Amino acid sequence: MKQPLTIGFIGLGLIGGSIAKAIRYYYPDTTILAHTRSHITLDYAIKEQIIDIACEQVDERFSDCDYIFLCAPVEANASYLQTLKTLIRPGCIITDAGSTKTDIHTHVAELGLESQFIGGHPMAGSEKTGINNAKRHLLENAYYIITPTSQVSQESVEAYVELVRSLKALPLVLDYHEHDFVTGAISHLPHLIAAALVNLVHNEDTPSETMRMVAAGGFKDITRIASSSPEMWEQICMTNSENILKVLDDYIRNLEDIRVALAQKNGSAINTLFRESRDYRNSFSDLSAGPIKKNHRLYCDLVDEAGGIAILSTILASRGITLKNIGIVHNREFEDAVLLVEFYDAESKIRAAEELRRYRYTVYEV
Ligand SMILES: NC(=O)c1ccc[n+]([C@@H]2O[C@H](COP(=O)([O-])OP(=O)(O)OC[C@H]3O[C@@H](n4cnc5c(N)ncnc54)[C@H](O)[C@@H]3O)[C@@H](O)[C@H]2O)c1
Ligand SMILES: O=C(O)C(=O)C[C@]1(C(=O)O)C=C[C@@H](O)C=C1
Repeated sequence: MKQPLTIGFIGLGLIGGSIAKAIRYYYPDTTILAHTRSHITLDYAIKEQIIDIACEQVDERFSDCDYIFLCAPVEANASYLQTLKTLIRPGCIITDAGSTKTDIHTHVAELGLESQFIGGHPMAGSEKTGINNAKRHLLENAYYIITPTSQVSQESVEAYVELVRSLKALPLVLDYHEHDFVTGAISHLPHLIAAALVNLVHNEDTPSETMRMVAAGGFKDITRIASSSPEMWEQICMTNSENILKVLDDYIRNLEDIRVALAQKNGSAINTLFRESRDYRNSFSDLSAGPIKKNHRLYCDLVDEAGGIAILSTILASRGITLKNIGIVHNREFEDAVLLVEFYDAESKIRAAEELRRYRYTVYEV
């Protein structure tokens, strides 16, 4: 790979900021320039030395780039292609981080930019937005889907795959149509379901909002993503509606079957539903979950809350195990587990679990 690189960003929020931070870390000599909608982001990125050049406009400074990452919401990304076409030098690869791919590939083809475009989509992220939440290790251990056009050179694809791999992500080359069907099912539909479920509870809640107060692990697990950016998700849904509609129709049919089973008091159908879902869900690998879910937590029981925390932390401190976080859990995932203990690494968690079990604590590892 040519080095040092010059890399441009358009959009520098959670994803763009995380990619820029990773590039800055692994390729410190890279010149990074960026344009975003808000100059507050650019000021912050300069101050934190994430980027070198803040561009109020997308102008000739982008002509120096080896790669340009489009990291704004998907429709905004596509709107920059026309301008970039007039600026980029031969050999520059435009890529994006957008959650949908057919739409941008269509724009790329219409503009005759196919020899200079490789789609990209890191399968990592969160409901949070903005560069303040960007993390260098966000991409680590996460699949990074790559959708080359048919006209981009093999050499460019290999170099890009290598760049992605060097940022510690797991590159996966896919056809962009397949990408949109797959993400429609495992990302876009789940976001719509989460949003609809939260709004349902909002509408059904009692006058004293008891549902909001007691909502526990189950509801919170399935709805975290309902807090995602409305702007981003509007654009995702509008650019992958056909695929989402297909899986949504199947989902509605499944719900109707569940409704029939409940109305007929068909316990065995409900049992089969949960048995099949459990078996398939348990077969999922967490290897590519990315660092966000790689927290090193355990839960344990605690009889006397006030003195209990002190005793437990003393036990761990006396074994040289450092705690990252400790606190009482009010929405319990486990019946008796009232204490959440978090560590900095897997080894500390494993050692702590052993020690606490020696002291007859009931420990739940997650
Ligand atoms: N959030 C996720 O979990 C996630 C994961 C993978 C991919 N993506 C994709 O990454 C892209 C960015 O998402 P994010 O989570 O970083 O969002 P974000 O809201 O954190 O950041 C968006 C950035 O784009 C900028 N922006 C918005 N409109 C713009 C415009 N018209 N011109 C220039 N800049 C503009 C914003 O100022 C901000 O810097 C989206 O295309 C999204 O589909 C998101
Ligand atoms: O973990 C989350 O909060 C996410 O929503 C991340 C997530 C997803 O898994 O759906 C969201 C959008 C993406 O394009 C890729 C990843």
